[in-house]
Amino acid sequence: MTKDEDLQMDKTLDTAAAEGAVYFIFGATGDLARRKLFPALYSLYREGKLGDRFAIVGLARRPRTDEQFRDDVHESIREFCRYKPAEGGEWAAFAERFSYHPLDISNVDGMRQLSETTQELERRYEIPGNRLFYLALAPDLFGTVSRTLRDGGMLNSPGWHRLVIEKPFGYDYPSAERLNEEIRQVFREEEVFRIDHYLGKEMVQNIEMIRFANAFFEPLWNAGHIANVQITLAETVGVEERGAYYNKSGALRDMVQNHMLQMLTMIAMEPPSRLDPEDIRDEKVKVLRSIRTFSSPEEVRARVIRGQYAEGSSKGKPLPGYRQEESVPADSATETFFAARMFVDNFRWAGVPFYVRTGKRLPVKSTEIVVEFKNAPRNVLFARKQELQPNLLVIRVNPMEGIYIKINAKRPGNEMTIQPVVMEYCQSCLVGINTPEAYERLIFDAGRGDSTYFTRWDELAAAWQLVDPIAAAWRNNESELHFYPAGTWGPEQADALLREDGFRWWPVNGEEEDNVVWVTNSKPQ
Ligand SMILES: NC(=O)C1=CN([C@@H]2O[C@H](COP(=O)(O)OP(=O)(O)OC[C@H]3O[C@@H](n4cnc5c(N)ncnc54)[C@H](OP(=O)(O)O)[C@@H]3O)[C@@H](O)[C@H]2O)C=CC1
Ligand SMILES: O=C1O[C@H](COP(=O)(O)O)[C@@H](O)[C@H](O)[C@H]1O
Repeated sequence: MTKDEDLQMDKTLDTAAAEGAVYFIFGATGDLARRKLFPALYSLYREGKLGDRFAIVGLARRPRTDEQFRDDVHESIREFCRYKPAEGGEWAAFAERFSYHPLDISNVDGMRQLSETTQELERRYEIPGNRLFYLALAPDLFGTVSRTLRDGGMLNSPGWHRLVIEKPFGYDYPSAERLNEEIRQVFREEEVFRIDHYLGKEMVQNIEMIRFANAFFEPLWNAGHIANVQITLAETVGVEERGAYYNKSGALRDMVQNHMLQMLTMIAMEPPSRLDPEDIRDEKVKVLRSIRTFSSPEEVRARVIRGQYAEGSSKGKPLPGYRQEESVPADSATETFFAARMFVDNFRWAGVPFYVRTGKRLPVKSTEIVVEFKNAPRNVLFARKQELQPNLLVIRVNPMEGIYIKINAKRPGNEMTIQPVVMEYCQSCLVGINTPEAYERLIFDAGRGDSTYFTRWDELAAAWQLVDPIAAAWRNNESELHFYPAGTWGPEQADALLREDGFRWWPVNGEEEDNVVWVTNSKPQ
């Protein structure tokens, strides 16, 4: 970045804070607001990223006074925020910016009243009419709320208007398209910020830096040198009380259609010619459209494994199976595990398998991306019958953040024997785990109008078109549901998927083999 661009970037940050906006949280009494949004807003405030000219209005149907609402916000921050609530006057200064407006989102008159109170807030805090509407609501309300915002005069202020929407965006391509049509009757595409919180994660954003700022990766970033890519998003939690939502969604819609495919596109996209949001998203959508489709039930059977956790245990503690969870029907066929072999059929990636897997009730909580390089020619070492391990680049996304590379060195001594060595940059060990949460980055970006890490409609459409045939094959029972004991790495068939190609899943969470020497700024956990 040139000095001018650097200054420009600082200016953009300053402008976002100085410009000011009213943030409307629809669904302010809900789980997402409590666990993620209020804490994110408080962290932004503590870091000066909201500036002085802001107000936050919570909206939902149930009655609350401003005072009760501020108490709820305080409680949420105390429990979930990386900053603890300040004491006394400092807290009061933040809390007074919060107000609560009871409202059923279909009520246009209620929206007109909101419009009046908003103008008062804008006068009081000198906010120039910028309004950000965060919909922490069930998606079937998105269309209605867009219309009542318009009809209730909420979009008549002089500044910008932005709509931030949560996933899931639709259930399949046709429903997503309908939803998009409804929203687009009111908002322009550039005003719509569709959240995929994985795009707000530090290490997912870091993929661009790792790829495009390192001379020794970019020349090798292609089918000539990369043997395969593995993306694992493992969770230890089960479905718990979210069965009503999850049982309709399953891992395919909950994780693959969005987070997994977004990570894949960041790994596979071409370098954009400029770091403009649209240039980056153009490259991502090209990847999504290049992913080989699952064009028949046979293809789904051959390349996709679905699983569901059965009874099992973790650390000696017994765990129920998915069908035994209270919020789930006893005969559910919903998948809690997904693994697939995908291909990006373009010039760069011809023939390189991308293995993706995600599941609930796996042994560890860990999201990692492993890039496995092709082996060097074996010549001398082969003659000595030594096993040459492939070089790996591992991007640790969550919960530990960092990267490591695995290389082959010579074991100290007289013999020419190989010593695999891992060299790790453990970012979490360096900066602590107190880094900005995905929601902080994303709310901040939406506030300054930077849509780079939000999903554009054409990306979303391409992602649905890719996963819909998988869902259809499953619906028609054209592929088997494999059961795996809770607390294990999913069905054996997911391992076989790689074995068929001569590969294996690399261990995640720093659980490398014993003979590997780790060089790190801290021991992996
Ligand atoms: N919770 C999470 O971790 C995540 C959630 N999401 C998504 O975020 C959205 C919200 O999820 P979550 O917070 O868990 O859901 P909740 O069910 O906890 O909250 C829903 C909110 O919507 C309000 N609401 C419902 N109907 C109306 C209405 N007609 N008018 C006004 N307000 C209404 C409810 O308040 P009241 O009943 O008082 O009206 C409540 O505040 C969903 O789209 C979900 O898929 C996405 C990722 C993670
Ligand atoms: O979107 C979702 O993500 C979470 C996992 O997110 P993470 O940041 O904790 O890795 C997942 O548990 C949930 O089912 C899904 O809706």
